Amino acid sequence: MLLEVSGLDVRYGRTQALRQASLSVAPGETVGVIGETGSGKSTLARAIVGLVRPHRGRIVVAGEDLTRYRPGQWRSLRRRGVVQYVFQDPLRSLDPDLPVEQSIVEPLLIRGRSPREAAARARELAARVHLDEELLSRLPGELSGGQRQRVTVARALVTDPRVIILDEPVSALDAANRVRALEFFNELRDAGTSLVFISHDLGSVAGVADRIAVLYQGEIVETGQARAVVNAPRHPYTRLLVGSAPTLRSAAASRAQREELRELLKTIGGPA
Ligand SMILES: Nc1ncnc2c1ncn2[C@@H]1O[C@H](COP(=O)(O)OP(=O)(O)OP(=O)(O)O)[C@@H](O)[C@H]1O
Repeated sequence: MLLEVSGLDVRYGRTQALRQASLSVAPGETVGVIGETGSGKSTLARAIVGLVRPHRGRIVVAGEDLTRYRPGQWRSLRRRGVVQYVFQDPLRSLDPDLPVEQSIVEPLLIRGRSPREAAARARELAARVHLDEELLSRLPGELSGGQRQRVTVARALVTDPRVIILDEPVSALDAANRVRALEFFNELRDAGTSLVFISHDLGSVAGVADRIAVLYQGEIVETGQARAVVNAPRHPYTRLLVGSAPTLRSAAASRAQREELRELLKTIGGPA
């Protein structure tokens, strides 16, 4: 496995954000993580890149146990860009005063590559994420949401990462941009990049992911091949998700069936 998360517990004070969360990603695989707001999706992503410290559990990337890392080692890992995290909000993750080309190539310049080499790489990456080359000289605030998101993906790709974690990569996009972004993620996957695709929207994830993990109140309640999760969901929460996404199946659950599943979820209670 390229990425192996096992038995992860994360607490923020008295809030248990993750409980015994386990997730694995094979080389070239795309794993979708779905869950509602507050279920712990971003916490899982942040733990994998060392931005929050788990209380328990292990994170292993390409055979290296990151949970044993000291802060300096985390910094070095981030600089090498083995795992890249594309944040939910592109505007907040890009320097507003820097032309986007600079943001994309910053890691290369830090590694001592020449500006000319970096500029060539920026153009190559722009083409790869379908971003018009002319836009590279603009500031983030001068781009559309969809364009900004392509910039953040280009920046993630610059270090040739083994795994890219995409946190809600399509939720801020309009329908046309969403379709284009999903096609692009499929291209990335087909080119062999491993992806963790985090979303609250099962419909978006189902078209890209090989496997899907369902996060509910900090616990991964179901994992399986995407098709199996969509066609034969086991956990009541997954059944509710599938039943609430009529485009996924010919017959969506009726309102009465969804109500029944909500009641069932109440009776089994959350893990917390
Ligand atoms: N820095 C923090 N301090 C305290 N509690 C936090 C912190 N970050 C997250 N939490 C809490 O941890 C839980 C999980 O949050 P997280 O952001 O991981 O959820 P999420 O599934 O990504 O939600 P969303 O889809 O809304 O981004 C929530 O109850 C949240 O309020």
